[in-house]
Amino acid sequence: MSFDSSREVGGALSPRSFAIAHQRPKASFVGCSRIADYEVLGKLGEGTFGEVHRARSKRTGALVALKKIIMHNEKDGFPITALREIKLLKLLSHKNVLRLENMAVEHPPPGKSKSICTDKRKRPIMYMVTPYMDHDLSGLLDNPSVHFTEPQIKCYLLQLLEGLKYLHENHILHRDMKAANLLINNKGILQIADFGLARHYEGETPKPGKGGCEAKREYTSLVVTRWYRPPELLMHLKRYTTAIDMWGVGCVFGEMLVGKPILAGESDIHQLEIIFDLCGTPTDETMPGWKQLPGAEALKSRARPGNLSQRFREYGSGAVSLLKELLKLDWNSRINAIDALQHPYFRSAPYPAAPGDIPSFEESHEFDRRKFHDRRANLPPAPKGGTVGRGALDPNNGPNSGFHTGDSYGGRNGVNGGGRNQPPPRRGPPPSGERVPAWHRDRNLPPGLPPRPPPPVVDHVNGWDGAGDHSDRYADRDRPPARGPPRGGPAGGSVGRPDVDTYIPSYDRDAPRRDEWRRREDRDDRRHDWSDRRRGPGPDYDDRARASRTRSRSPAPIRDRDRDRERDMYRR
Ligand SMILES: Nc1ncnc2c1ncn2[C@@H]1O[C@H](COP(=O)(O)OP(=O)(O)OP(=O)(O)O)[C@@H](O)[C@H]1O
Repeated sequence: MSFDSSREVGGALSPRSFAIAHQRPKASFVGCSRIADYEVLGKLGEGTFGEVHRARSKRTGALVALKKIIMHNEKDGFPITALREIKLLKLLSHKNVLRLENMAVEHPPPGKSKSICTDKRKRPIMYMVTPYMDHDLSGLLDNPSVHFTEPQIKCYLLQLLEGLKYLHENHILHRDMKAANLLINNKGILQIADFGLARHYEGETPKPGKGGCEAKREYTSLVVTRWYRPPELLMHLKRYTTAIDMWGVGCVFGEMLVGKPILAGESDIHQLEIIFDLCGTPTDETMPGWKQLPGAEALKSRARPGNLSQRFREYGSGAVSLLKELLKLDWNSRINAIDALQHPYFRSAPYPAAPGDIPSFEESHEFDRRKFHDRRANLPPAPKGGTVGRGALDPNNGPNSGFHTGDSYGGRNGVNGGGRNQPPPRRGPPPSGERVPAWHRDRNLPPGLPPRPPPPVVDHVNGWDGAGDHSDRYADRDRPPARGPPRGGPAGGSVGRPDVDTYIPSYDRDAPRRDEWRRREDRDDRRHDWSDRRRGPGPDYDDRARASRTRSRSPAPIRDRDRDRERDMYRR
């Protein structure tokens, strides 16, 4: 598949011509099958967006991954983030991009009266079916029996850059580049996964020697998981470019070299601080335009030169030089994927390994972190009364958890296995080696690392982003007053509050009318339900919960809302 530039208008394809230009061969996507066509083998991962299970196709015998699409609020229907991911993945075809092969559907159990049936769900559950990959990079790096060699790192990095070059050439921003979203199989192939935050973007594609392309319009800056988020996004640049993904590549490259995340910030402001420790504080030369960014006003960093060369000295001058290019503060001159592929680092000894030369490893996913850390450190059990590890008795933890284990047309257990007849969840730590839910993994990060940051908050219905990092330990302490920053300042933003995270909405007395609300969205896509602001005296920081509550109360007729969502799909 190649990009057809003739359809480009002013450097951008319309979403429709983009879709036409990216038709995948029909045979490469089955369409829809039943969940009963798969034998579910176990849980692989768990994200904001869905659970991922390993399964075997009963028809072909192939191992696959099933990503369950979580309906955060059933009434709102199919999440738009999932629709985006499916739409994009269906169009993409590259050896270093995960391929969506099929969709599988699990129907609610039929013919049971509500009083008996524990599964009250009326809608089917949808699963995205992709080829099974033995590892994700985060899990692999956590596996103590795996030690990356330099040729291996170069091999993975080259594949990552090839995949990203393809995406960027095709006007796609990934917007969640991180080790856990890079899947690797035992043939040494790396594929970029998780397109839940990806989007088609308007603007030129990167050109050799030209760094990032020029931005054409604004997008939400609330993307990219904090540890991999570039400084311009932390300072709320909205006219961003493909360079945001390249920063993530730099973080992943560094992580492969040292074996753990290199920029593990505990809050957004701390994230910026550690970036400046590494890359130096911004100046007009190193980060032109930084002073104009909304998030810059609050910065009062002590000037420092950066210690990247020092910190990565042991990996050689080639690695340092490429890292410096990827982790450039200046997003305009940050190296692009085309140029990074040509970097001398890949043409100097030790040369990159061929994928086939990389040995195979025990399967390792981010979800297995507990397993590896138990092995490494034989940790003491988690405190009693905690919710750590629901263990083997938990119907959600078995290999078929979340599925009707029989045919989906006659399921026994009810959705998510959480039926009344199931034994109650077991408290306390799981036996060693057992998988634990994602939200408990962070306890077991290598010493010195703060808890993993949550992925960016996304409104799964509208694809809007919520109000930032609620997990943050700074957030509670620093809640803004009910009436926010003075008028005239940029909408939202953490301006004027150096210790506040990500985004603090401005709580203006006069909420905009609905039509104005739409216009504001066009200007500023940190979207919030303004109608909700009208009510409360102060902000409710649990935006995800609030979003679903307010949406279900939305006065707009469902049909209107659906149309809006559809229209919005490619706009952010
Ligand atoms: N095809 C696959 N093969 C093997 N493992 C997979 C596959 N797809 C996903 N996984 C595992 O599931 C995890 C979560 O997948 P994914 O990132 O797509 O879900 P998500 O809900 O969007 O997560 P996040 O909250 O990080 O955005 C991955 O880190 C990986 O370990």
